[in-house]
Amino acid sequence: MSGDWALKAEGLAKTFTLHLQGGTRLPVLDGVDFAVAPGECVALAGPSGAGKSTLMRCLYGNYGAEGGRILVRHRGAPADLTAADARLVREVRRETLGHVSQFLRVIPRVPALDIVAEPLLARGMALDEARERARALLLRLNMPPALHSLPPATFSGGEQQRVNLARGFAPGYPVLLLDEPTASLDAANRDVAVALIREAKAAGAAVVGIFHDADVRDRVSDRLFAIEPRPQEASRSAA
Ligand SMILES: Nc1ncnc2c1ncn2[C@@H]1O[C@H](COP(=O)(O)OP(=O)(O)OP(=O)(O)O)[C@@H](O)[C@H]1O
Repeated sequence: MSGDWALKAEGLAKTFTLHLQGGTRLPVLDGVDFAVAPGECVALAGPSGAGKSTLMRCLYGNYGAEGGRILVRHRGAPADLTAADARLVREVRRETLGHVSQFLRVIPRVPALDIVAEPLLARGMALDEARERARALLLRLNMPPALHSLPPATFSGGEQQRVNLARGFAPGYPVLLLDEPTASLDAANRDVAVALIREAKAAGAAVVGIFHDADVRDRVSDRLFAIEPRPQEASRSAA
């Protein structure tokens, strides 16, 4: 890959300490070097338990790292997420780094439309315009208008995932992390999700994803990044 990157990890190490297991240490990532370029989609690969979700959470700044650093190109300059204070992390997430998690974090009493519009308002968009963009994305994801004004707490898994997708794709983030974005979707909505990912790439977004659906993975990703299970993991699962 060229030197042009939007997000990268250098020598990233992450170990979990299991306090309820007498402080057992579980090394998951060790010396991970990873980069994704603008307009590129990299799919994280590796067996169950290898550390795909852990890497994703480190890349979003949810997990701290024992070693290495994570750089994201933010406002034209590298920002080190591993060293950033909470204010900078919030700013990076508002402007640069989007995340579509597998499950929607439901906020009580907030309608689906406003959940989707919220990141747009946070970026300074006017209320009417934000709601209009949110509505258009929800309709594109085949969400019936009657559901737009309801809080998603009672929505089906696939409906909640579509609200999550609309929220993640609405702002047009330069970097997008997608954790199983199509796991609960039917074929028609999977196609919409694939189209949204391709459009984001065409607009220059760097995309990192975990896609267990091989068909979706093949349709959106430019290359795989394989995470090898750590030796402890191999011996643990073989036991
Ligand atoms: N918060 C945590 N505390 C302790 N151990 C954890 C934690 N999160 C993950 N692990 C462990 O780290 C290892 C990697 O987990 P991770 O969820 O990253 O794997 P994965 O590759 O995403 O797996 P899958 O494909 O099954 O989702 C596993 O052995 C898991 O048990």
